[in-house]
Amino acid sequence: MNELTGPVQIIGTGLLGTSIGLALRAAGVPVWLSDANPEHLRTAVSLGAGEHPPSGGVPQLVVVAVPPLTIAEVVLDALETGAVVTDIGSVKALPLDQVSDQAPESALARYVGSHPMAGSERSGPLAASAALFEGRPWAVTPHVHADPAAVALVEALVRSCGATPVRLSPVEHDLAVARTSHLPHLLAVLAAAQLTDAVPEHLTLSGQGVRDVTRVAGGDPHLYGQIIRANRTTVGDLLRDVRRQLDELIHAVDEPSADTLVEILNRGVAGTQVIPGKHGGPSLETGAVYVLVPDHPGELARLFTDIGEIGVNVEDLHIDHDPARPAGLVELVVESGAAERLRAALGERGWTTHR
Ligand SMILES: NC(=O)c1ccc[n+]([C@@H]2O[C@H](COP(=O)([O-])OP(=O)(O)OC[C@H]3O[C@@H](n4cnc5c(N)ncnc54)[C@H](O)[C@@H]3O)[C@@H](O)[C@H]2O)c1
Ligand SMILES: O=C(O)C(=O)C[C@]1(C(=O)O)C=C[C@@H](O)C=C1
Repeated sequence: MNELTGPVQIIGTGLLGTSIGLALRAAGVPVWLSDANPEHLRTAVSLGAGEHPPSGGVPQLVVVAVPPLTIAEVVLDALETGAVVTDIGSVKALPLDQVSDQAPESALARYVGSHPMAGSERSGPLAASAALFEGRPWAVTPHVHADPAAVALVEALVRSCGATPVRLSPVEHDLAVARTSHLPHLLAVLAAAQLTDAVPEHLTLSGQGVRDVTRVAGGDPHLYGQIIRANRTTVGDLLRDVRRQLDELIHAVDEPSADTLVEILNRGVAGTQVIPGKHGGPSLETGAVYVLVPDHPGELARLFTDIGEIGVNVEDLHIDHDPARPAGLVELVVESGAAERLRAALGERGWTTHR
């Protein structure tokens, strides 16, 4: 039972459900798909994420990938098939409480919640990717009555999608994501919302910084409204703490001396340094190399061929458009020790670069 052989039935073929289907199909696991929205289902099937379920077929595992406040009712239905059931919603204690209230203990044992820490500000099947979970942590949150074989099967799902299972209780999970996901989302929303007061000419000065800080604020407000409401006590406590820190920050900005402000800025630096690196390892010290790329077909391909020949691994990438020239500014994030070598080698190959 611990080996994932399928079929896996995915209910909800939006961004997450379709991405899981694509990842499982790439791993050779049979996948059945369903969705309340026939257009999403048709798109997911045409992308190759799985097939329509045969009538009367019983899956080995059901993955519920619907919005948070709909999860419990879909899980309760799915448990009636006799299969192991997981959901991948962003909050874990609320759906478990709702399912526990209604499911008999024998069925509840087959339900093990989980949550991939990977996603995007986009929604729907067209935004899906088979590589979404590659190297990412994926929380697995068994309750005390969970069957160990069901937990092992959900962990096998996580590995089949290329992610790393991280086991913790539903309550602990919700405390963790309030700080690592829900609060950052709300702070990004505040930073993004104040841009709507800017005059358009001022927005031409939007660089990579504002894009980095606001990206997640583009997420579907209905989805994030449900996520935050489902974890509202913990998120509310964190927001009240931020309000206290905001008052402290306002005083520091008003003060003639920069000492308190620098002390607060240093707390930010410390926060960035405790985020683990790729695959849960220590965070990698990175540096950026900026390359001016002409706005012509094939230029990005030529740049990446050169980087491949120079032999430097690109950890991250951002593209900014130069408002004054037909060119893009590509920021290559690489291991800090390799940044100067990469900049010099690209310069030798004729690229305009800076650090
Ligand atoms: N977006 C992210 O970055 C992210 C990351 C991790 C987990 N999640 C969680 O994954 C779940 C899905 O999020 P998403 O981003 O894929 O959303 P999405 O809007 O892209 O997809 C949700 C899908 O569920 C379908 N649906 C809604 N109610 C249904 C029902 N009763 N039966 C069948 N289908 C139904 C919708 O038609 C839609 O296709 C949410 O619970 C979310 O908290 C999201
Ligand atoms: O947009 C992204 O990059 C995300 O990974 C989104 C993110 C996150 O905060 O990490 C957002 C909510 C989900 O529950 C999980 C992932």
